[in-house]
Amino acid sequence: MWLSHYSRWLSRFQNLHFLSQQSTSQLLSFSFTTATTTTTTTTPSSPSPSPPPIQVALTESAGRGVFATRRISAGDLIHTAKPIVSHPSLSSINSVCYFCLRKITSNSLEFQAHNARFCSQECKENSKVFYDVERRADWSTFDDYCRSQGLKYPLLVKRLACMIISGAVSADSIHILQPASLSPEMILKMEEGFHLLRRALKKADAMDEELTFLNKQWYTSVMARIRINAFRIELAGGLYEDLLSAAAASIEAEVAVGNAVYMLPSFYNHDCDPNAHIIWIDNADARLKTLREVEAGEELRICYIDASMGHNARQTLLAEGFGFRCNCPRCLSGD
Ligand SMILES: C[S@@+](CC[C@H](N)C(=O)[O-])C[C@H]1O[C@@H](n2cnc3c(N)ncnc32)[C@H](O)[C@@H]1O
Repeated sequence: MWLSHYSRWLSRFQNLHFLSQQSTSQLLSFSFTTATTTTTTTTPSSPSPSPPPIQVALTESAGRGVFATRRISAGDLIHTAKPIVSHPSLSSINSVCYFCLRKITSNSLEFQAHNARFCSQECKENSKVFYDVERRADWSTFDDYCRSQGLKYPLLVKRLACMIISGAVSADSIHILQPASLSPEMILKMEEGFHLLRRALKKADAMDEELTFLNKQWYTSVMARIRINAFRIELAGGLYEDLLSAAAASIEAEVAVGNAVYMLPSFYNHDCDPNAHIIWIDNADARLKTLREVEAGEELRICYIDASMGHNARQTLLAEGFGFRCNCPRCLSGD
């Protein structure tokens, strides 16, 4: 049984059409921060960490996917990833770092800048890529729009737009990610967010040439990518009081501290019985870990939804939220 399972994966691996060496290394260098299962302290003279044991390649029926390039033991860290863009949920804005989403408690050191709270001087410095532009504008109408309609993705688009204006990233920085297919109704619903974003930046004296990228087509294409690729961040680590309030919040309100888009984690396909998962300990830095032993050539898949739901509920959620019909072995078995 194990042998046939293994040889199925092996033959798949041999036939894989890998992305070019150049595009794969670009993806890896963009996304990962550590590559091995052991923690190493990087000093200026120490060699850079080895790349993670994965390869992005075409799958048979789910577009691109992430494949193991060697055997990985159960529970190992595959790699970590820093967000391309992240944003606290509006309900957490006063209780988490505006850059890394770490919880800020009454005991933690705090670094304030205008209306934002940061957990460290480093986060305050790192936030300049968007905050130097963002703080020039009045976002009250835009935030009200998101709050009243329960929208979180326009906040990520706003942050990305500010990063583009500040010159930190290019306007097409997330265009490599797969977009959702949007119906005309969905595109129509996005118009208000687009106009409010543009208006807020115009009023903040952004120059016309700084805003040339910010047209309806850019806004909807970014929203289409964020819709499929954004992760909702729930922190696993933290204080006992945090765990208690999270337990209460899971009944009453939003437990997520925010949302984020990553590069490499966006290439992991879904499985209702996954062999890998993504977790967050105390900030928005993601950790991709195996849930069981994975062979060289095996595709690494995570679960996008609550796997404890029944077959029909899972299929409906994946079709409506992500636009695909899941044909993972568990779904095919009817479970
Ligand atoms: C986050 S992306 C994963 C990477 C994507 N395959 C790509 O090429 O960029 C999610 C999309 O991948 C495809 N996908 C993921 N898991 C799948 C599955 N189990 N069955 C079919 N398609 C899947 C769907 O098109 C889905 O909308």
